[in-house]
Amino acid sequence: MGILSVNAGSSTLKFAIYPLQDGEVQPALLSGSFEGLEPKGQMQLSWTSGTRRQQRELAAGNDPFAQALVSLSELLETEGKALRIEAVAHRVVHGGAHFRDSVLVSADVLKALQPLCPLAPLHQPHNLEGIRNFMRVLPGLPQVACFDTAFHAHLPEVEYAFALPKAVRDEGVRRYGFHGLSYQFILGELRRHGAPASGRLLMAHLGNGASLCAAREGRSIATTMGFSAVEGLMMGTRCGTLDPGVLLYLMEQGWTHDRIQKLLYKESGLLGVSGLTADMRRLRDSDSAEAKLAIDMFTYHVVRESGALTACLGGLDVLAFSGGIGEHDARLRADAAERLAYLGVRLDEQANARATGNEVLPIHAADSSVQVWVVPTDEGRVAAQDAARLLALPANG
Ligand SMILES: Nc1ncnc2c1ncn2[C@@H]1O[C@H](COP(=O)(O)OP(=O)(O)O)[C@@H](O)[C@H]1O
Ligand SMILES: CC(=O)OP(=O)(O)O
Ligand SMILES: [Mg+2]
Repeated sequence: MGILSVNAGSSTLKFAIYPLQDGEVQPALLSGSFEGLEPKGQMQLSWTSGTRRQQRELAAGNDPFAQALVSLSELLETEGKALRIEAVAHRVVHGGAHFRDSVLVSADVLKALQPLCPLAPLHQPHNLEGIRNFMRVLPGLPQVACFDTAFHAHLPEVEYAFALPKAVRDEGVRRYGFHGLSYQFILGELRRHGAPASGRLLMAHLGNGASLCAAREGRSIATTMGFSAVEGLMMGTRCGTLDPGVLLYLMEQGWTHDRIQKLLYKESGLLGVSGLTADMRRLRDSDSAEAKLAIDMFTYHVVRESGALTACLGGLDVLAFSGGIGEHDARLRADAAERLAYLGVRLDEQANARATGNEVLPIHAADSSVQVWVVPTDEGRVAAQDAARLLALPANG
C-alpha cells in the first residue's frame, strides 16, 4: 500500500506514491511533475516509475492545473494501479489561524480553507481543487491536508504580530509563514546527515516561491513570508516586501483589486524586473541588463534578509539552501555566501559546484565557522509521512 502526495506549487504540480514500512514512508515508487503550467502553453509531464523515466508534452489549455489533474488521474489509472493507494496527502499552503497541524479533510475543513484563497491566490485554489478532484476520482479514500503554515505555528508574538490595532490583529491579520513542509524536510535531512540542525539554523527555500526561515532547536522563530505568500524575498513572479504606500498610491490611481493582485503575484519578481522570464536558468543564459538586474536584486534580497534573520537568531551555525534555485544554482549560492563572509561563511568551491540538487551535500570550506548545506527538498514526502502518522496506517510494505 502507499500514500499519494500531491503538491501544487505556483509553477509546478508534483506528485509521488510512497510505500509505507513500519509507519515510515519509503522512497517513492512513482514520482513526477508537471512543469510550465501556463494557460494555453505546452506543459511538460515527466515521471519516474522504478528505473523508467518518461516525458510527455501536453497542451495546457485554459486551466493548466485542472488539465494536469486530469492527466495525473489518467497516469495513476495506468502506472499507479498496482501500487494500491490508501490515502492522499495534499500540500495546502494556507491553514490560517485555525489549522496548526495536518488534518483529515471533510466538507467542513474544505469550507474553512476556502476563504484563505485570496491570501495565496497562486496556490490555495489549486490545492483545494486537487483535494476535490481526488475526492471524486478516488472516492472513499482518506484525503489529508498538510499545511505550509503549520511549521510556523509557534512563532513568537513579536515576529507574527503586525504593528496594527488589536481589533485588526484579532481578525487573524498576522504573519503565518509558508514553505513549512519544505523546512520540516530540510531539518530532518540535516539531522540525518549529522549537521548541528538544532543550533542557529537559517534555511533558504529558493524556488519559484522563495522564503527564509530561522530555526532554533528545530522550531521556526522567524521567517520572511507573512500573512500571504507574497511577503519577503523577491520571487519568480511575486514582488516580495513592498511599501504598503505603493498600494495606496495605485488605488488612488484607479487600480482595481484584481489588477493589483495580478501585478503583485504574477507580473513582478524576476519576471517583472527582467521583462523576460521568471526562470532563473533563462536569466542566467541572457545577456540583457534587465536580466542581470533581476538576478542581482534576487541575490541582494537573500543576503539582506539573511542578515535580518541571523540577527533574530543571535548568530549562525548552519545555513541550508533548497528549492529549485537553491538546489541547482551554484552561482547564486557562491554570490550569497561571499557576502555573508562577515558571519564566518566560507564555501568550498568544488563542493559547491558538485551540489546539483540530487543529494544532500555539505558545501562549506574547512575553515568556515558556519556549516553550509544543499538539501534537495521533498515537500510531498513530509506530507505523506504526516498523513501516515495522522491516519496511523498499518504497514505492510
Ligand atoms: N539548473 C537550474 N539553475 C537555476 N535555477 C533553476 C535550475 N533548475 C530550476 N531552477 C529554478 O527553480 C524554479 C522552480 O523552483 P521549484 O522549487 O521547483 O518550483 P515551485 O516553487 O513551483 O515548486 C524555476 O523557476 C527555476 O527558476
Ligand atoms: C508558498 C509558496 O510560495 O510556494 P511555492 O514555492 O511552491 O510557490
Ligand atoms: Mg515550491
